[in-house]
Amino acid sequence: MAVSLDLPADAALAERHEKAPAVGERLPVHSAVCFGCADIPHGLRLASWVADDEAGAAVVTSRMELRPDQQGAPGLLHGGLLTSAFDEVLGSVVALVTRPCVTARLETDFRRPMPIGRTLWLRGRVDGRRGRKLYVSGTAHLDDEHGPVVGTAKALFLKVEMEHFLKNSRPEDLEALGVSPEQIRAARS
Ligand SMILES: CCCCCCCCCCCC(=O)SCCNC(=O)CCNC(=O)[C@H](O)C(C)(C)COP(=O)(O)OP(=O)(O)OC[C@H]1O[C@@H](n2cnc3c(N)ncnc32)[C@H](O)[C@@H]1OP(=O)(O)O
Repeated sequence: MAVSLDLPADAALAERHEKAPAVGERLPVHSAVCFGCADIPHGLRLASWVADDEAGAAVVTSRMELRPDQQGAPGLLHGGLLTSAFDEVLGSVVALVTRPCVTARLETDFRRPMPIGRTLWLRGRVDGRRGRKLYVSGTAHLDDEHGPVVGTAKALFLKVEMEHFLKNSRPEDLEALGVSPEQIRAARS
């Protein structure tokens, strides 16, 4: 049975961590090979900045150029890529609060077609936190940060320990990040 993504009444405000980038700063790519944010030919190549929020919650704004190699219906963005873009934006905003986290559930509503050649502006906000659970929401706008809403999303992210990656990721990719074979073996023993 699907679990609700609605913010629980007793969720706490999720502010940026004291060491997280400040409002206005551009976020670094979180991995040189990330499909969402890295500058790689087949990636989404999202550029993201920390944004302000009246209530003090963590917020990120991201830009994505819609390319001809991203079509689903002729001349329109493939729907799955909007979901991927939300995963990236919402994953980036939870990382301002705590990390590492992984997506447990992500729901996308497709409101308007997204023509190739245009720009998407996405916004992600951590609406609240309850223990390991971070409740997040996002909107996607066409051409401008305040342009027409073409999609919305809600998600639940869960805080995990580094062992999550040490146990599950491909060893050669961990080693490329500087993790030793001994650390990987120890996590898996
Ligand atoms: C070294 C280099 C590092 C490098 C680090 C780089 C970081 C990059 C981050 C990239 C992030 C991604 O790409 S994420 C990629 C896509 N996501 C994933 O691959 C995640 C795959 N799923 C999982 O591994 C697992 O299901 C987890 C971790 C999400 C949850 O497993 P778990 O930790 O055992 O937790 P579990 O006990 O099941 O659930 C805890 C609570 O959450 C609720 N819960 C769990 N799943 C869901 C769900 N889908 N929808 C609603 N609620 C859920 C449960 O009901 C429970 O509530 P209650 O009973 O407590 O109330």
